[in-house]
Amino acid sequence: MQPRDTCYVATSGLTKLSYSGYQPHAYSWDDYPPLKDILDAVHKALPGSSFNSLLLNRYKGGNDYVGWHADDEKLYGPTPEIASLSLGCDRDFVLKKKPSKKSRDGSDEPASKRLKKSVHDDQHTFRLKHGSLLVMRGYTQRDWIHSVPKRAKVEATRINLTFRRVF
Ligand SMILES: O=C(O)CCC(=O)C(=O)O
Ligand SMILES: [Fe+2]
Repeated sequence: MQPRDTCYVATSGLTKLSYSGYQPHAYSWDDYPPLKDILDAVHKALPGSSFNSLLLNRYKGGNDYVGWHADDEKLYGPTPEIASLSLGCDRDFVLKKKPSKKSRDGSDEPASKRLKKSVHDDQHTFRLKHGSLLVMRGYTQRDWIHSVPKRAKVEATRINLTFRRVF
């Protein structure tokens, strides 16, 4: 069971998505005309982008969350572009830098300095508001992980639409 509700929509004939042990059923765009309209609006906002699939998330309250992960499945290519539209209640979205090879191997910096750095430079929290469009591209998935943590005080629902391109 995932700690939120999800739904996958994709153009027919694409490589099957599989992530964290799930292989979701792919619904068709034609089943959900309003989602096609939103896809058109996202393409207008991001000229040059071409998305062909959508992963929806519904967080029914502060107990629903997505844990730390990178959307780095092979079918998204080496530099995945993900456009993430938020609707409903605000939630925090946290980006955290993956430890670099150097710091994993033990760098020349003292541990105290490394710790300070990891807290101050390597983690960023964005409050995603209703109607906001967050775009991840380039090496974001290779170099960073992200999450939407639980929030005790949140009671309302948030719906998130992540548009992606499957190759
Ligand atoms: O809900 C969000 O803002 C993020 C969702 C997410 O990371 C995902 O679907 O991969
Ligand atoms: Fe993600």
